[in-house]
Amino acid sequence: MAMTGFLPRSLKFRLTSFVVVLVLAATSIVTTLALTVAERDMKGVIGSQQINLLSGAAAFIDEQLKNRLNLLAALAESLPEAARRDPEALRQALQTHATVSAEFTNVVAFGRDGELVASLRDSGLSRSLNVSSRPYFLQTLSTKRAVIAPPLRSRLSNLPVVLITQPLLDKKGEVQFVLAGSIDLLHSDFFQQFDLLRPGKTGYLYVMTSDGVIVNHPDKSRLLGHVASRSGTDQATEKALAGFEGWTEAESLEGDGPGIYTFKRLASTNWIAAARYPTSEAFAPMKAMRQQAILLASVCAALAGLLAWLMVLRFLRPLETLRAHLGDIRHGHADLEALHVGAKDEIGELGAALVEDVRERDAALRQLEASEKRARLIADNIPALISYIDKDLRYRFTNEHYQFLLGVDPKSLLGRTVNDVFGGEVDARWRDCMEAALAGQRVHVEREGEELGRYMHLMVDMVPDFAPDGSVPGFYVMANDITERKMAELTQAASQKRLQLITDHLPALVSAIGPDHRFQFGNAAFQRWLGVDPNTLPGRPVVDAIGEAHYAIAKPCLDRAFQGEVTSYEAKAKVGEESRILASTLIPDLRQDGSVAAVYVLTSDMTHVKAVEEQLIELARRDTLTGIANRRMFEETLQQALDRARRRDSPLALAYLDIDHFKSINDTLGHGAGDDVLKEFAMRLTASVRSTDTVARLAGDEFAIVFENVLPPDEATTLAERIVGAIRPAFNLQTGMLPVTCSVGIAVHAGPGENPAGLLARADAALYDAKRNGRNGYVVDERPAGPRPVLNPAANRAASANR
Ligand SMILES: Nc1nc2c(ncn2[C@@H]2O[C@H](COP(=O)(O)OP(=O)(O)OP(=O)(O)O)[C@@H](O)[C@H]2O)c(=O)[nH]1
Repeated sequence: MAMTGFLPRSLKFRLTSFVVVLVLAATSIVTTLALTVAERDMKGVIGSQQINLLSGAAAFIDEQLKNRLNLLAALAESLPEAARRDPEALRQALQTHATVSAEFTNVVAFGRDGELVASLRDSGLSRSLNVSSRPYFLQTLSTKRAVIAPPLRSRLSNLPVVLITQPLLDKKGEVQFVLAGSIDLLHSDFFQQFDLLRPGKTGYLYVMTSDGVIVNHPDKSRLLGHVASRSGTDQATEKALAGFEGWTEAESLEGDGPGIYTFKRLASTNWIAAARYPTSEAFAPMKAMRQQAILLASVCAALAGLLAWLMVLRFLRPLETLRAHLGDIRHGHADLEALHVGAKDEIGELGAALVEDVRERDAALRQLEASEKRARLIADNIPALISYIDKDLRYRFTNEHYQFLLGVDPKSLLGRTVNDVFGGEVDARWRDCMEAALAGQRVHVEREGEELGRYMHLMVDMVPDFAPDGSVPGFYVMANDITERKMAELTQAASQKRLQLITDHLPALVSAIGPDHRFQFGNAAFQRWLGVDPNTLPGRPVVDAIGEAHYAIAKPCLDRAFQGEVTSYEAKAKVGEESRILASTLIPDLRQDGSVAAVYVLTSDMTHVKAVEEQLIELARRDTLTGIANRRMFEETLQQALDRARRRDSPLALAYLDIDHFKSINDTLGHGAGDDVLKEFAMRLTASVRSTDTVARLAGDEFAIVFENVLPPDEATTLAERIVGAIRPAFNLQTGMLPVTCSVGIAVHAGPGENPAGLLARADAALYDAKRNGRNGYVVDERPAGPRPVLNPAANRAASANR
């Protein structure tokens, strides 16, 4: 824009016009107010003047009428006695009082019957006249007093007149004649003085009776007519006829314009003396004053305008300079410092403030640009659709993801409505959300559908944009494509369902436990085994479901499993009413970083397995033929008995037995008979010892017996003899009675240094000696306690044999 060096003309013109209008308005208002007040006051003054003037005029008429009354009364008084009786005498007497003719147009006399009997002007009484029906006549007769009659048209002169009567009384005081003096309203000068008192040049006075009959008026044609006979009763007259006295302003109904009307009642007749003063004449000076005031105001306004123009030019010059500098700065011809115009007034401060503001605005703009750039960068790199939609549902901002996800140029959406871009179906699907956001609600919703020909599952957030006044000009939209996640969730749900189906039919408790030791999952076996609904398990503390006691056992394993170790434990637990043995295996679910997401627990009921296992173990320790302990159990028992003997320092003895010539039994009677012998032999052994002693079949026809708490020195021998004695009775076989004998070698435990093998060897050696001694006997190796002596079976055998 080209700089002119001046402020725009319109500004100066407006300023100047403003001052002119202001001065004009102020002058006009003040003048109008002053004139209005003056007019009001002046009307008051004029009204008061009019009242005074009219009061004087009314008093003058009253005085005139009073004079006429007095004059007629004086005339009547002066008449001779004869004139009061005789009409002729009366006529003559009247002629002698011609002086009254100066005041009355005519003076006549009527008899009691109303007949005209005398007339001052017409002595010949050229016509007959009877006024017996006239009100003034009747009133004079009845009151015997003088009467001023309302105006009427004289029957004698045919002129409008006002009559004043005076009764002529005889000696008795009765009315004999009535004198009547008439005043010609057309020609006499009765109202002459009164008329001269008219206000202004165009104003006039008039008189009417209290009924509105005009007695005097500048327009003589209106005499005796009613005041309203021409154009109705104006407001002022109406008021006057109603009794109003004073002044008022009213519009004439006869087209004379507005006027000030003044009314005053005559004291003598109650007639109304009135004055009309045309407003135009009354206020002519005021009108002139108003014109002068307007002229003066206009001159003042013109002078003020001129002065204002000059002042504006002078005061606005620095502002023009500032404006010129602003233009230079905008076109790059000057820098911001040019705005420091130097003046130490408001404009100087304005320049400095402008510099400051422009700097702050530039800084704010730079910040805004940077902020917008950052926001744009962030929005464009967020993997979600981000947009701003205004209240007309038009896109105002869109990020780059629109291109990536939907293949549309985000800029092409700007200014278009949702309906334009996506079509009516999509618009209808999201309409409720958009309306809710525009109503100020935050919206979070997941919906599936087709967007631009692509099926998607979208998670959408709509956030209303609140203006400072609380209105919502638009809303922000963030839409995430969660189709893959939804698919994964569906897959996972299917997988979980399969897993549930499988695990529900396993004869085991299967569960997943979180790091907080709360269940994440449990199969249907929880219901069957523990009476716990698996649906209630997720989130439930493990301790609640399995009880304090079981949890105390499980917890250490659980802790180790959460360290990443596969652990297991067994524990007894109540399943229903039964006590069961449960074996649990805890398998950590390791994440890639090695942490444990959860621990899977598989718990099996091992009660039956355990029973079978114990049964197998028991079977493995029993001799299948005889039912007594086998070699394995014998070895265990011997070791345990030796440990006890050492601990308690109690004596122990081991017997080693062999059936004599058993081979020949088999050979002669058969292997079955041999078995029967073995069973009977075992039974007799078991019966001959204490229940705490252990009888075992070591192999073939070899047996052993562990004796605990054997009292030295003779009890071993006693035992040996009891055994041999128990076998000695013949065996009752199916084949018949069979004598069976056995040989027994007994070794007494030598002390702490002796092990099972050593003890067994010594017993075996004693058995060998018993066999060698001819069988069916025993040998006891009874070695004394203390340091182990050199084994000398021969000596022992000899000793035993000697016993
Ligand atoms: N019926 C039967 N015979 C067995 C069983 N086990 C081993 N035998 C036999 O028992 C016999 C054992 O004989 P030996 O102890 O060697 O000899 P013996 O005939 O008893 O002679 P001495 O012991 O010297 O008196 C053998 O013939 C084995 O075959 C078994 O379970 N049942």
